[in-house]
Formats: sequence, structure tokens, C-alpha cells
Amino acid sequence: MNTLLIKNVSHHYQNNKPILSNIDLKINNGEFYSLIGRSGCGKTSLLNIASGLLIPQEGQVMINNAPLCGPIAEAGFVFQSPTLLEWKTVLQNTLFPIEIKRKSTQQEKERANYLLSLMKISELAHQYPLQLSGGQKSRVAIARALIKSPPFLFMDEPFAALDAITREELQQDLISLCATHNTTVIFITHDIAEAIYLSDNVAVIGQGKIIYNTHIPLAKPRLSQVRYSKEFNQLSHKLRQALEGGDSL
Ligand SMILES: Nc1ncnc2c1ncn2[C@@H]1O[C@H](COP(=O)(O)OP(=O)(O)OP(=O)(O)O)[C@@H](O)[C@H]1O
Repeated sequence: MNTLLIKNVSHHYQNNKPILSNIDLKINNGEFYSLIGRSGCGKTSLLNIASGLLIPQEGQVMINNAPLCGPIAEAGFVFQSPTLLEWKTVLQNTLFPIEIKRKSTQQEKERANYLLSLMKISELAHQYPLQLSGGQKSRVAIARALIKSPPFLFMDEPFAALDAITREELQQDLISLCATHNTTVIFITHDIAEAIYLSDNVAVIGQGKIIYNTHIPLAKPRLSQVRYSKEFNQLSHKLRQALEGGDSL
């Protein structure tokens, strides 16, 4: 079981006004949970708290019923910028979370190649980041985040810089990967449709609180056509309304 519980969390930086106040959130095993909200509302701060990168002033994060006191050991991270090491190949970048501590085994190299094939970039394994497009770099960053089969995945606007079609392809690949590995995911996006398509639940953050929280009742596995359904549009409309009621900077 890989569950994450955020209990009554409040946070402010230095002497500034509170960014988050009294946040409660439960993310169940294998759930895909998206956070949306206006720029500066505290999404990244909440993701950092949930992953143990940031300790909140008040409240607690529980992982599988145990209090979290530092970064979650077995977690994968993907950020908006893929941050690959330019002097390492795609395969070496994918293996980096292992190689930073020790030499990778043959089995781990096979897993890296397997993930690259799932990400549809096998043929790029021996290329360097400078030779890749933005979408290809994002695929490497996802493969790298999954190399240790982490039970938890934290993603902060990982597809923001991509064109619409590449973005939809990656969304599809991410859904299948997470379903296969039963990964518990927290995903930040500014894109309402992306949040609906990927998620089991979407929370809207505004004024330091969760102002709206909804389950996404669309059947899984999701096919691209669902994006044009009436149900999808109704969900978009509700989330949009919730966002408009939220805080803005
Ligand atoms: N390390 C920090 N020190 C001081 N203030 C910070 C720090 N990190 C974030 N903030 C402030 O906290 C607020 C929330 O920032 P955060 O990055 O969590 O928001 P966000 O919702 O992820 O924003 P965006 O959508 O623009 O990425 C902002 O006002 C920001 O300036």
C-alpha cells in the first residue's frame, strides 16, 4: 500500500503571509491526483511538503501511516525542465538515480532500455541531450524518474513546454506506465483538460486552501475520444468555475 496523507498542513516562508492553511488531503494507493490553481497559489509548495522536500510549519504528512520527517526515499520526480546531464547519454541519464550510488546491474540496464522502449525512444539510447527535442527530453526525464520503480511519483508541470500533440501522447504513455506499476502520483498542471484526462481526483487550490476537490468518474483505461465527451466538458466547466473563484497574484 502506498498512501499519502496530508494532515492539517499550514506553511509560510520567513515572515511572509501564509501560503497554505489547514490543508487536508488523502491520496490512496495507485491514485493519480492532480493539483491545479492560479499561479503562485502554493501548488509547488504543497508538492514539496507532500514529498518531504519541505517541512511545513504546522501539520504532518503520513506515508503508509508513518510520519514523514525528510524526503521520501523511494520517490520519482519530474519537473517542468527535464534537467538532464548533458555529458551523459540518454541511457546513462535514465540510470543516473542508481549510478549516483553504485554501478548499475545488467538487470537495471535492461529495465532502463525497457522504460525507454515504453517511452518510444529506444533508438535514442546512445544520443546526448543536446541532440534531443524538448518532448524527447521529457520522455527521458520520465524514464529516469521511474527507473527505481518508485511507489510515489511527484510531477510539477512536466509537459508545460510541449506542443499539444506531443503532450497528449505523453499523457497517454504516462497513464499506462502508472497503471502498470500502480504508482501513486501527485501531478501539478495549469491545464484543466490534462488534469481531468490523467486523474482519479483533482484538487483546486486557492487562498491557501483546497477550494474544490472532485473525483473524476470517467472510465479507465481512458481513450483520447473521451476529451470530446459531454461528461468531460461538464467537468472542465466545474473546474474552471472553481479556478475563477480562487486566488490570483
Ligand atoms: N523558497 C521560497 N521562499 C520564499 N517564498 C517562496 C519560496 N517558494 C515559494 N515562495 C512563494 O510562495 C508562493 C507560492 O509559491 P509556489 O511556487 O508554491 O506556487 P505555485 O502555485 O506552484 O506557482 P506557479 O503556478 O506559478 O508555479 C509564491 O508567492 C512564492 O513567491
